[in-house]
Amino acid sequence: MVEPVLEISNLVKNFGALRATDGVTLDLRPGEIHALIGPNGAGKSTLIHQICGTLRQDSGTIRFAGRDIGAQTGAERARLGLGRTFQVSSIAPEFSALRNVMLAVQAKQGSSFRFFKPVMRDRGLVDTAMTMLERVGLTARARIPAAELSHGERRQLEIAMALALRSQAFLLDEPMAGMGPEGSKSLTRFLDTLRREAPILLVEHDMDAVFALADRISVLVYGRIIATGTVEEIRRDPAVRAAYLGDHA
Ligand SMILES: Nc1ncnc2c1ncn2[C@@H]1O[C@H](COP(=O)(O)OP(=O)(O)OP(=O)(O)O)[C@@H](O)[C@H]1O
Repeated sequence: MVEPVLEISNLVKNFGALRATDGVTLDLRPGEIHALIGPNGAGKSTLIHQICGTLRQDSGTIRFAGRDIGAQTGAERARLGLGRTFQVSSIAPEFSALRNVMLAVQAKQGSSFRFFKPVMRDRGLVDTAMTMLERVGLTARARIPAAELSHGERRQLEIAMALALRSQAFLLDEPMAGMGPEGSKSLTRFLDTLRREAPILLVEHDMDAVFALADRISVLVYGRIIATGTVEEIRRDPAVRAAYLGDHA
């Protein structure tokens, strides 16, 4: 079997008396979209926070690209290529889309000396950042301040920034939230191409998107994974239908 890019084993997180993550084991394999679904409050965001390092697990392990990252900071994990996107805070709204991606490229290069040079005249840096914007379809919007981009465009920008960090896996927490039907459809098409860059762990309530995209689905209920399988397996699973899917299936 191909080695998973991300491997989570027996992860546990308690908030006081509440066990928000209750022995979660799951993996993300090269080339796949693995969707994580479940009712509100099931613990999906808590799990994503532990994977990206903004929340520390109480016990269990997180392995990424062959190493244990459970004790590393979020910044260290990002530098290793764990790309959490759709974190609005990562965008500087007053900067252009291009400048935002350039900052991500610089962060990857870790080259502080560049601050001595007027960055917009650094051809290599501009070209690299433009390539990322082209890959997400934002070339025409490169010079627009990020604050003026649409909701969907900002998500594309975040992906361009994650690409600049040479992410080896993407963690996407509800990317379709707040999008209309057209926006969701175009983001679905986009994510379908993004999987060629790196596998995606996708937390999403939009079942049309999940069923269209996922190679595998894991269902989280009260902090526990109650089932993992293909779209068809999950749709047929009686426990999943009872706990979550109901009429969606
Ligand atoms: N920092 C915290 N302190 C205490 N309880 C928390 C904290 N963060 C989350 N919780 C609780 O942990 C449980 C899981 O929450 P979480 O936000 O991870 O669920 P979710 O599956 O992402 O929900 P949704 O689909 O609504 O986003 C909930 O009961 C929530 O109230």
